[in-house]
Amino acid sequence: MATLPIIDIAPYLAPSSTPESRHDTAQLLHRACTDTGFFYLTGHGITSATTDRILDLARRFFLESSDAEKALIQRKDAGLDDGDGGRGYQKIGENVTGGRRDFHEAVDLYAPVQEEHGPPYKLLMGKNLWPQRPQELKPAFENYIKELKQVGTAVVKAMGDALGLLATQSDEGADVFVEATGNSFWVMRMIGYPGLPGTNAQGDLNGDVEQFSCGAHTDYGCVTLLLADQTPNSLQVQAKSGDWMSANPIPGAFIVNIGDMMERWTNGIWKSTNHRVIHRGENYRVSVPFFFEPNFDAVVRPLQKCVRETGGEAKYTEVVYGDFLTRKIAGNFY
Ligand SMILES: O=C(O)CCC(=O)C(=O)O
Ligand SMILES: [Fe+2]
Repeated sequence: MATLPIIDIAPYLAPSSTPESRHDTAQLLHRACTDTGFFYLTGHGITSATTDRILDLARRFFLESSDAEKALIQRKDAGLDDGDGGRGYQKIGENVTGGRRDFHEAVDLYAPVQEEHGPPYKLLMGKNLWPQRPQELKPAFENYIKELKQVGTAVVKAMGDALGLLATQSDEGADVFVEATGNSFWVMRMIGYPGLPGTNAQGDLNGDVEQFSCGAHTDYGCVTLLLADQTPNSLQVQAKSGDWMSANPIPGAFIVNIGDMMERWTNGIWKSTNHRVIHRGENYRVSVPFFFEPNFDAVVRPLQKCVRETGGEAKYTEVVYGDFLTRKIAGNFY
């Protein structure tokens, strides 16, 4: 069965690495982003002690908290203009993808806002609603987010090289993605998936499915660093042929995919790939994706070099990331 490529990002994290080793990583990354938009990331330097603990804390929150405790951090369904609607706990079925209710519960945490924006951005403002129990969850996640931001920066640095952008100080230079994510409006999501009701059979990967654990979608921003427990055959990635393939976890590796902003920047040379979750097992699956995204006010438009390489015409308009995200998140709930 086809499997995703493996990218070792260590050369972009080690100060002493050689230009050749970085070049090799960038080349492999370019191929992975062009072919599938999904890959495994190794050499990221985050220990499995850390990732095991993160998964364990998220699992404990979902399985050990009472409904009343979860309700304490329930996302406020305040409507689009009243604020704080994006952050916090969401019950099973509250998230909607492609018009259908997803079969998962989740907690969304966002980058703290430095400057409160009014409507229509209120949805993404306010304070994070952290689980009170387990008590160690918040500090562990805060440390983990710090580490992930470094990994995300290394990946987008490699992406600039992968595209062959020149080392100039311009918004079209090799560091364009590093700069546009320097104040990343990141999202950290904890997701709990009970097995889908009904049959436990895995069935045909490409057959009809009535209910999804998480419906097919692309991610919105730059780079998603997904940590998932070892449950096999649940996350599925759509190949260019249209067929779905399982992206099974590999111990110690993140599953990484690129989002809509990378597709826009590259004028479609790289695609943000459709993926979905169908979890039919008896166990309770936990995943913790970290979305390393552009700055809230980052302006994203196709890079000239990429436009030239794709026939000379921009296929995407310019967007401000915060605007794009607000529309997307509103669509997930309303
Ligand atoms: O749980 C997973 O494996 C993936 C979740 C996902 O695609 C998302 O939250 O965007
Ligand atoms: Fe996703």
